[in-house]
Amino acid sequence: MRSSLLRSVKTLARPTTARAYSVDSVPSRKVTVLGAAGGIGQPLSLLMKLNPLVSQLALYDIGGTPGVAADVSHINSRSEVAGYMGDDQLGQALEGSDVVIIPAGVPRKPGMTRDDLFNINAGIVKSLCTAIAKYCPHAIVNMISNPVNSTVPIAAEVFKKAGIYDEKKLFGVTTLDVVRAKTFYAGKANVNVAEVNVPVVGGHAGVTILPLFSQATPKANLSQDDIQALTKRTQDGGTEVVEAKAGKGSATLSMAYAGAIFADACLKGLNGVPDVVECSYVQSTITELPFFASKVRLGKNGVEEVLGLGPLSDYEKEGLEKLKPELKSSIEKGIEFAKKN
Ligand SMILES: NC(=O)c1ccc[n+]([C@@H]2O[C@H](COP(=O)([O-])OP(=O)(O)OC[C@H]3O[C@@H](n4cnc5c(N)ncnc54)[C@H](O)[C@@H]3O)[C@@H](O)[C@H]2O)c1
Ligand SMILES: O=C(O)C[C@H](O)C(=O)O
Repeated sequence: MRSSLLRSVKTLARPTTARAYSVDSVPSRKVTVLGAAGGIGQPLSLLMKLNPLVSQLALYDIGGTPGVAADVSHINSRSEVAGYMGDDQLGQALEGSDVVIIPAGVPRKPGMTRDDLFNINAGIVKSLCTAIAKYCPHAIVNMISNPVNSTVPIAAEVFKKAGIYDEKKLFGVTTLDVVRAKTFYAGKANVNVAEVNVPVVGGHAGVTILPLFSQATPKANLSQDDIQALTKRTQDGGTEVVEAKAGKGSATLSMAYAGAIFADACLKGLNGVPDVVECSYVQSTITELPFFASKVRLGKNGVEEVLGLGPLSDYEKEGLEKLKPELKSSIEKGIEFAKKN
């Protein structure tokens, strides 16, 4: 998808009035971004505007969306853009949506864990998911808001309460972990980053992020020390950005890129493109945990197949056992919150 996104960007940036794709052959798809005026929301809205699979782009936030929508709407690409602001307009933003992307909520500051965001973001996610259940119950939901390990179980509980839960349609976006693992591996292995594939499984926080470098391609003869350093850097990738931003938030640009890749994969799946596979945090039975990130095949109904972990190295097997208690308690925390509130 990386190359097709770049192709789309290049095509759309070309100063020509000729259509670079046939609108007639591409189904109409509405995408809604909740939190569209934020650090992730703005560049993600830009990237979704560049995606030729989108016909309607709805940008919602509690403030600032008229400006973002006006700005993005001037780009000469397929989708029609509309901005929505405040509770009163949330329903309109969601109605008829095929894919809802949620980067709403507060980001980390140095010294914080993603779980420290729980108290604020859990409530935001819960209220947004309540609205999704009401206005677009069949939409695919891409959850970006942290802590993803808990916000996805919260969303599932909200949807269950509303009687509309479809486990095939709820995704925690862990694509940034894959993006990082690919970049760091390519640097260390000295291979072309565009050709690299690395599955990342588990969850999206610290040790729950488990990159499977033993399955990385192209193969490289890295030492165990190198693998351990790459694993740690991938697990700490978010913190690396939080610290570098020194109080001004967390990853936004790389996250927007990752979010755009994942949403594009969901749209391709909906449109019947075969063999669309991305890692994502979904309801799962591949371990004893009810939610787990692994490779997922995407299709017309969302998740078509949750793929297994494949062969793991001893180091990865150890990492898998280590991550389970933390992931389990983050899942339970989310479920408990949604049940109580
Ligand atoms: N999944 C990932 O890999 C990943 C990566 C980076 C950041 N994140 C998370 O994404 C979230 C957003 O990060 P950011 O840097 O864009 O933050 P930000 O503060 O820049 O933007 C968040 C936006 O959400 C909006 N918002 C708050 N409450 C809302 C509500 N009820 N409805 C709609 N919008 C609402 C805010 O107005 C703001 O515009 C954070 O929780 C962050 O931790 C996740
Ligand atoms: O690290 C964060 O808090 C944001 C995000 O989850 C990331 O991985 O960059």
